Amino acid sequence: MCCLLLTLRATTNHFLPTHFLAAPRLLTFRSAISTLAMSSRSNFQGGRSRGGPNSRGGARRGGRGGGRGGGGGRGGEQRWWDPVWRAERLRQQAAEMEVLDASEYWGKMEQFRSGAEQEMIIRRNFSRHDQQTLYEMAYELGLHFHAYNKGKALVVSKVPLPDYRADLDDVHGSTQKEIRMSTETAERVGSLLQSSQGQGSKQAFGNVASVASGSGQGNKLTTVSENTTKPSSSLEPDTVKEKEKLSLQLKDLQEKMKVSNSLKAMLTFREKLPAFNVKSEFLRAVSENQVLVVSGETGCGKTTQLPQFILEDEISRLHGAECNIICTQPRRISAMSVAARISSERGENLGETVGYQIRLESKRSAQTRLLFCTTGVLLRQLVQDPQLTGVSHLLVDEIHERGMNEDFLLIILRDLLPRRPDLRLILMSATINADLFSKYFGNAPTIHIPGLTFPVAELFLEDVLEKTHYIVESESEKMERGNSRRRRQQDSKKDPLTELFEAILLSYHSKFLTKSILKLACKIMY
Ligand SMILES: Nc1ncnc2c1ncn2[C@@H]1O[C@H](COP(=O)(O)OP(=O)(O)OP(=O)(O)O)[C@@H](O)[C@H]1O
Repeated sequence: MCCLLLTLRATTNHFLPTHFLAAPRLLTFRSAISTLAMSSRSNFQGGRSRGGPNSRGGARRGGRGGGRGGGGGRGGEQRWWDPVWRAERLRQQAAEMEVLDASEYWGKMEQFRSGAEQEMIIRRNFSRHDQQTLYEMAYELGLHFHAYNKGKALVVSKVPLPDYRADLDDVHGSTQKEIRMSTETAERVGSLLQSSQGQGSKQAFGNVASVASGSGQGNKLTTVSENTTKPSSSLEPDTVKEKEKLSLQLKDLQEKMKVSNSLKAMLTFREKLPAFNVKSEFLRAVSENQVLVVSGETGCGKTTQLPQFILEDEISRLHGAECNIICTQPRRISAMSVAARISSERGENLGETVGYQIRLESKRSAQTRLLFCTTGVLLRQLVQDPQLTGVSHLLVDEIHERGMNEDFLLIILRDLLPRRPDLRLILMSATINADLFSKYFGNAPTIHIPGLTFPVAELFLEDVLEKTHYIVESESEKMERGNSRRRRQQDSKKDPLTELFEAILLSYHSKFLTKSILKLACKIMY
């Protein structure tokens, strides 16, 4: 069981909340389906012109698979070239196939068409003929159909479907895998989850993983799996209540930290940063606009304060469990150091509410609400999840550093915004070019944060020297000091001839310097 838990935990080390912890109800428990069965069929789309399961493309691919002995069985057992083995295997495949109950699926599809769900995923081991029947049913009802993952995932959708879905590709696609287990194992996992949730609630940040992930991408999907053994109710937590509870916990903790003595000095420091003066204006602009451009001088507190303002505001408005803030940095080192700095400003350990994720390394946990990552990591995530599901605020820092990744990211984000009206995008830049970015995002409002200013007093040089007790060295003294150091370093290497040559050179050089200084002094005096 220990091993099993480790496996489950590994799946959570992902950019966004995983399905498993997010929504345990999405787990489907079913008997294993042979990968062999669909190995020689093509994927096909719900449009007659694209060909059905019996299309020639499928036949060709099947033929190739057979030729190289692939597509069936694993571990080097395939012998498709052997007619006896092949005949036996085909017979087994036919026996493993399930039989489609057409009237049942008519009902399901009609129900789906009138419901609110966007797509229905059917994970059944149907023959190509049955898949063709499903495709025709969908077509009749004006729905789209596509078989993915060699026919192991059949999707009926209200919108056109792409040719490839990483989330349904077991081998090369998403690292989020469906977990299959027996009823007994499912029950044991369920009770363990329940007990760990109980423990978590006693801790400051308990249960964030499951609650936060509840807003994950699984919400729109309906998984149909009749062979499934229903998970126990312990795997279906009341996410609304959990969220409320967690938000309250986060708020309590934040209030406690604010008044703690250890953070008072830090708070005073933060309040002196120019960013603090625009806090309320910034938060109002974020809530009223989908895109906001913030420009500011170096050191005004853009990077460390603005994401933190959003986090604090969300937590204090009891939205802590739902918010998921991401801030991109152009470099790995800044992603790590800013996350560490903010954690210490909040009096937490790195990886709790604030974390980072860079290539090959991350410091984050299920309770992380503010994540710093490199632009590259975010682009990679966009490949897997083009909607950035579950992300509530996205801050792109240092946008004036025009790199290929950064520009490409802005292009993608501009396209994404209409599809995610709830997403808030905050672009942070130095003072240069802020207007350019504002224009690119349809004249998005801008906020400027002035730099830090210090009191200035004018003094004459001699007063400064007197006040600082600075002793002015002559050039020859400096030279002598430098030479003696160098001499000490080189002593071991010297020969008599070099020593003589250096002595002559030094005497000539110091004479020359002294003369120049005297000349300059005369010029200044007269
Ligand atoms: N790791 C740190 N240790 C100590 N102080 C820090 C640290 N990081 C930031 N600060 C302080 O916080 C202030 C604000 O830093 P921040 O990085 O937020 O500024 P910024 O406006 O984003 O600047 P830049 O445009 O250069 O990134 C800095 O002036 C500095 O005094």
